[in-house]
Amino acid sequence: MSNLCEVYRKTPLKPHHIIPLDFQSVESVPDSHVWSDCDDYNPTEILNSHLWPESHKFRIQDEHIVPNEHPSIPIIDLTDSNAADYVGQACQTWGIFHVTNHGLPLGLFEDVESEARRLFSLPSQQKMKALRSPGGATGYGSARMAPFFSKSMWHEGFTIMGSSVDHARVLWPNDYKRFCEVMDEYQKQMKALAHKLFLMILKSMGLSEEEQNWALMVQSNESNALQLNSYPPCPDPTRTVGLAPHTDSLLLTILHQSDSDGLEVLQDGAGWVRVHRAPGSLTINVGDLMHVFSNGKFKSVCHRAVVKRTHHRVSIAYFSGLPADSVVGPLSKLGPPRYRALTVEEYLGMKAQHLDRALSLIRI
Ligand SMILES: O=C(O)CCC(=O)C(=O)O
Ligand SMILES: [Fe+2]
Repeated sequence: MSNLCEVYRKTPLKPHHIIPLDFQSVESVPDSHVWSDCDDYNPTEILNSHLWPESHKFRIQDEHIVPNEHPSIPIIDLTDSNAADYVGQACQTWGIFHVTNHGLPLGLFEDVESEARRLFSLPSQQKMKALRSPGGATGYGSARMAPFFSKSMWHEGFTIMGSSVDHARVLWPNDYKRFCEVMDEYQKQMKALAHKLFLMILKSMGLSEEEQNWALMVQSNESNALQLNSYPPCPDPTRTVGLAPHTDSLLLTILHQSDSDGLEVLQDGAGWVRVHRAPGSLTINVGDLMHVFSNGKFKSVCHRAVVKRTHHRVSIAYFSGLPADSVVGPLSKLGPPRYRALTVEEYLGMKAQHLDRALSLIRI
């Protein structure tokens, strides 16, 4: 069974697109990280894409401007008897929602966040020992979309697919077990939650039991990735970005935001809307493959992350996908197909080459 790691071997990155800044050593934002409005942010495909209406081209927001509070992202109680319908509606209208009563113990989030902070607070030269290789998928490094931009992001990440033991052993030769145990347990719990959410989505689509079983069988082979994101305190948050606008590639993303907001989503008519954390909740967003599977009904939401002056923000994103060789196409009961069917591997390859233009390239 081919997995997601193999996809990235075909699109190796240059070292300067992998190595993050040594954030602990800088006192001001270096020119390499200054995003002066649209001009430096000039991947024309992205700016001209259907996902970015002219009026919402990237603008670096002053951290003191209160973002648009209305309308607000739906909060769904997963124990509500109508939860599946609400999830379906939220996927269509927003492409993002919070879930409460998800059944996961709070201690799990404390543990995963504390291990993520332990990792990112290591000296830069130590973290570099676990650097992602040019054709690799896992380890320490900048966001994979870095090559599409002339400027770098105020961000460092650590990607895990399956076991984290090889990298953890390098980082903490005598003390790596705890990190691995926490990451394993977190992935296990997220997998179960992704399955539950997928089931709700299938129900909301009105699929027959047979169709649901088929889809669940495919999804039970889920291929996933866990992404630890770190946004160190920034001397001038108004001049740089944490993560540039993007959509997530796989089916669903389950995001745990630490104790500070920073995620923003682009909504038609409302512009960039700050995604405030709801206590104890997780944030779920639709990815490109779910958009394709739903025949364009569910929104693969465009989002970005901003940074803070004094706060070191950490977020944990679990990307739920399918094995690289599985074929994804629009469900036939959702009308004439708007996208052509393709393997996950082919789609990720297109995304690695074209970023947000990938979806429009498979549109029928
Ligand atoms: O840190 C966040 O709030 C967003 C993270 C994200 O978009 C990602 O990892 O793809
Ligand atoms: Fe994302």
